Amino acid sequence: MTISVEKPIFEEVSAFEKSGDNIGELKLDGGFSMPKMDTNDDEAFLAPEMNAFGRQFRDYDVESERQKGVEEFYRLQHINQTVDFVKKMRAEYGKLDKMVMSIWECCELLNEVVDESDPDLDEPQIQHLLQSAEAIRKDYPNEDWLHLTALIHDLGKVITLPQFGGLPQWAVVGDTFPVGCAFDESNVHHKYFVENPDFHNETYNTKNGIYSEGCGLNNVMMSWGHDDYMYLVAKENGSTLPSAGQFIIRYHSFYPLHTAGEYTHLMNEEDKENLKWLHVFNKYDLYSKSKVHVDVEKVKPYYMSLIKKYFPENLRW
Ligand SMILES: O[C@H]1[C@H](O)[C@@H](O)[C@H](O)[C@@H](O)[C@H]1O
Ligand SMILES: [Fe+2]
Ligand SMILES: [Fe+2]
Repeated sequence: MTISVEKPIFEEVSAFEKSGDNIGELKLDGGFSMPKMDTNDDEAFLAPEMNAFGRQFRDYDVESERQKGVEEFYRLQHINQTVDFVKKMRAEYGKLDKMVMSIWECCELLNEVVDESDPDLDEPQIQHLLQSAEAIRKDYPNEDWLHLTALIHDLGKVITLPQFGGLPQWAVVGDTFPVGCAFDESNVHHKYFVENPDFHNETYNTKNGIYSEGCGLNNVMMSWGHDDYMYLVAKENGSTLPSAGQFIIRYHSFYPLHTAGEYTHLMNEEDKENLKWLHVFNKYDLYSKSKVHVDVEKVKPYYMSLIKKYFPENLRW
């Protein structure tokens, strides 16, 4: 059985409008409006009630073998993601000296990655990319940047492969959270933060920590993983994806913010606008995970045309 997930209330005007012939650059349409869904109900994407294992999505408490692995993953992630670690990773991966390749080559490489943090996904990663992109394309056929954003949002997971430094899973996948301020209780398996050295550091363990109210997420260090890495790759290679697309890539794993509504005191006005699109995106990222495969060869030409529009042919990774 399928259920339709509650739709946000949309205004009639599209939030983005093409500016002149400057390909890929989009501007806000006279003040910000809520993202609009372009389809009628009978064509809309239907979110399933259960995941592929017959369980609720993102259920981190159910007793199962798979769940034990996920919990162990979060134990390690919470212990090891510290301010010092994030600084080191940003410096190392900011060099972008690991590989030169195209976006599509990376999509194919990602198939070799198994994500140990995800209780809902059991399919090759390229299927997850295409399933989420095709689902969002159904409801937002005119926002091509959103289709491409979905296609590439998880590409950063390649940093777990040997040719990218072979980072452990806890430094690549899973939900993300700010470091340098108190770890909010909405983080899944929060209890394991007690063993993180920053938890006991008085500079880092207050509500604002090293940040100030409203400083903007761009000034906040997030736990290191595939989100921040892919954002960096897109930005440094001069992608023309609109800022909402880049925001989605960078914060799509930040469930404590976009789903639990915590850490909002760190956001600035721009973050609040971009968050509306992240809310739209999250539905397709999470609920499109299914056993029904997308025909890769059939949709490839469409996505190749989007890659060409918003990215250079070869990128530094
Ligand atoms: O397990 C998942 C997976 O790693 C996703 O790619 C990430 O975006 C989610 O936040 C996480 O919970
Ligand atoms: Fe992700
Ligand atoms: Fe994803």
